[in-house]
Amino acid sequence: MLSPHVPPSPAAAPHLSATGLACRRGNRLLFKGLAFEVAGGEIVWLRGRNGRGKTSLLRLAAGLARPEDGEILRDGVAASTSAVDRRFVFIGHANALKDDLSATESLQFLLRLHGRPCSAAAVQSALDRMGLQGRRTAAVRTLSQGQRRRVALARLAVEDEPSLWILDEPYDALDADGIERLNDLLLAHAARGGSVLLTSHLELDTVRLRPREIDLDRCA
Ligand SMILES: Nc1ncnc2c1ncn2[C@@H]1O[C@H](COP(=O)(O)OP(=O)(O)OP(=O)(O)O)[C@@H](O)[C@H]1O
Repeated sequence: MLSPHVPPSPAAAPHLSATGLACRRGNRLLFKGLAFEVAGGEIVWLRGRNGRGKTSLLRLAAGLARPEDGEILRDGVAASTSAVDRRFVFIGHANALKDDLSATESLQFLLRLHGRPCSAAAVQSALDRMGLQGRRTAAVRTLSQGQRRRVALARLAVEDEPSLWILDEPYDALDADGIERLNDLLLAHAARGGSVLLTSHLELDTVRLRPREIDLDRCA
């Protein structure tokens, strides 16, 4: 087990920064005037009630949608102009796995799709780190929800850059062992200077992760 996470020095350049950010979905203005930063080494927990706009904010950060107003920058560049970028990883609600492929093939496919082809050994080791060593060759359609989530999250285990991870409800369907394994990945990432912006309806292990919280219910 890794030691509790120590937040970075404030001098580190932010991986993500938002100013005057506003978001509209349909005819609803979800938030406006939002400003925040996520710096290297930080784990940031985005909170708020159902429908408050957490996923919408992560989509802005991932460059999958444009803000109604204001700006959101990844490494100083507008997020919406750099949706495909090796300096960040986005894992959404959906696992995006192929039912007909095995766990190994599905993870290989995901990695290639995101421009991160990996050796068979690296893919195996990533699945092992998520506790899937016994299920490597199983078809995705035969896996439980928690096992599918583990395959999708194994994508993080091949990363070794201090990049930005944007994770929407990554703990969904995980049991205590899966949560612990994911926390190990998050802590290792923060320790190498990477940053994490995540949502979770489950309470986080705040003692280990020492997350900084952004609560949309307290924002404009
Ligand atoms: N495609 C869409 N078109 C119109 N409105 C949408 C669309 N997607 C989401 N919304 C609305 O935007 C609001 C924010 O949704 P969002 O998914 O960002 O919330 P959330 O905070 O992630 O919620 P939850 O905690 O339930 O996951 C909701 O009121 C939702 O109904």
